[in-house]
Amino acid sequence: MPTDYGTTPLEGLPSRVTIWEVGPRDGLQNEAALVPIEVKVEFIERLVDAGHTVVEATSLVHPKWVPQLADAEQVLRRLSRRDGVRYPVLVPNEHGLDRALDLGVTDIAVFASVTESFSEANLNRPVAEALRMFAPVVARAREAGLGVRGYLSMCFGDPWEGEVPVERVVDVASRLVRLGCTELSLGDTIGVATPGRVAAVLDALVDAGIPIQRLAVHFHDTYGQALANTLTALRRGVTVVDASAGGLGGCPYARSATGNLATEDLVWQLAGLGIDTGVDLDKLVETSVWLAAELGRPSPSRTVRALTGG
Ligand SMILES: CC(C)C(=O)C(=O)O
Repeated sequence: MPTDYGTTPLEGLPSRVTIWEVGPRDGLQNEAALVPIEVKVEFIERLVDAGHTVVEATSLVHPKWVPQLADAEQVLRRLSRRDGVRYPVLVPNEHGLDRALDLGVTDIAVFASVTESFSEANLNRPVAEALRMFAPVVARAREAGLGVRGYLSMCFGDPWEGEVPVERVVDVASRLVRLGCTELSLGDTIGVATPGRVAAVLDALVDAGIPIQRLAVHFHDTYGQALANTLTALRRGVTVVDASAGGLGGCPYARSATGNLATEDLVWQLAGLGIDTGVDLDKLVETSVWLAAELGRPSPSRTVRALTGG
């Protein structure tokens, strides 16, 4: 069966998209069985071999909260980091930043919530307090020359609060920009977004003075909307898209949540549109098939299944 169906561009889309690969962090953090360090390191290195230039490697949160990533330091020490590739790491507080700096990390991400309920559930503190905690982290990281991404969870809906007002997203996003974040990633943590809402949130952020070039999108595919939402964001000028190899991931707070947008599904769509990502789909699929074997279950990515007959 052929795998090349040609490319047909659509007007109004960027010519290049950066994929912010979150599989090793967001994808693996939900795995119940501990994944060995060498598998994590090989996963990251295979992703880079496939052409990724941004691979979110791990998270320096306390192991009590994310036991799967308790080996963050060993993973970072064992990685052979390559020139031209960024390996961002989630950092919750100043202690995490100290560890990141010791480990030679060049890009970090802080993670705020737009809603009070998720802020309490994920960070054990209200939104304002979380932002106060991040202020010195962002300031010191910037002084040290690091790139600082600010994640905003629950931008499009919250499992306790339901609909999330666009103004809340604008408020938290503006505060993260004022703290000094160089980029924001808008998280649809439970995968409930639909394209109209995506457009409305992006338009409101741009109207509030946040340049579209500083916005990335982070969709989960719970209701099968992740690619439609991504296309909407691209039409609005977004050029950084988060995705997880093999569609790994999930959210403990979403009923029957599936994983993040699968990187292979994203690459398939972008390749068909003639948009350059630098990622080799065959190598990526091989990586996801290899990882699925390590995890003992098939990849949920439609593209992986279609290309491997799985
Ligand atoms: C907690 C953040 C980083 C996230 O992964 C999400 O909102 O999906």
